[in-house]
Amino acid sequence: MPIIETKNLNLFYDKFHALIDVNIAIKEKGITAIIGPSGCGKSTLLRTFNRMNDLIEGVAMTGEILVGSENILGPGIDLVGLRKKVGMVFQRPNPFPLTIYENLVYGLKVHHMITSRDELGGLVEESLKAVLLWDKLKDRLYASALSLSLEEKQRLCIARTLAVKPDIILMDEPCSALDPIATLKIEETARELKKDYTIVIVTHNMQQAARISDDVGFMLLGRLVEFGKTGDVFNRPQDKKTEEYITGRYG
Ligand SMILES: Nc1ncnc2c1ncn2[C@@H]1O[C@H](COP(=O)(O)OP(=O)(O)OP(=O)(O)O)[C@@H](O)[C@H]1O
Repeated sequence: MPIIETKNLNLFYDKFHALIDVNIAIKEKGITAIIGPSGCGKSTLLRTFNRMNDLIEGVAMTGEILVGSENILGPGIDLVGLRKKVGMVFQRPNPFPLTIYENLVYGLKVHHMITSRDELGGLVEESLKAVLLWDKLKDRLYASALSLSLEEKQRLCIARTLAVKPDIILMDEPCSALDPIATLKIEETARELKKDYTIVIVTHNMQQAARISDDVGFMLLGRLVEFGKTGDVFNRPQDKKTEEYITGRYG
């Protein structure tokens, strides 16, 4: 059973029809990548999965988005609870101007998950281990998060998302501000995390999608043109437009 499934999902920014009849089924655990040219709707689709688009004025949606078995477009949805379950990592690392420790326990306070000091310490350790930063930062937990390198900041942001125990992590071009070596480290982190979490990543970098994803969706002008196992989509695309895009002949 998919962990996220959209049924005839349409999204409008006022009159602009940004997502058109999108039907996608994302498997639990593993990495699903969304690729496509600039402006095709990748980030818009990703942001529907935890209803981050609601923060933009003039957005309207039709259709269904099932997360687990719940239609998150239905009435009475607990958005705070949804965003705890479906965490998000952005393009530019955005740690709070607080200590590393405070960044990691921040979400626990917001979600009233505060436990004992020992338990908080345990969660901090667990989250930093998951992003392979524990050994490096365990003696610097009270240093400012702003003193970290860009790549460490991004891994800290991933750890901050993990601390509140999500099921799904949305990543919107998480490496676009990083150099190639830092990019590979984030990819290594994502590969580790996919054992325990479902990751949906938007990337304009096709090599990255090919390297790390299990499934991939190709979008064009608001539509999901093709979706399938990464090896199949890259090696045997069914749609001519997908083929043109992945062979660099698009446009
Ligand atoms: N807040 C907004 N208001 C109006 N239109 C928007 C808004 N955000 C995005 N759009 C439009 O929706 C379309 C899809 O944008 P989106 O950012 O989802 O595409 P994308 O594939 O992620 O692009 P990129 O790779 O450049 O980030 C674009 O035409 C964009 O101009």
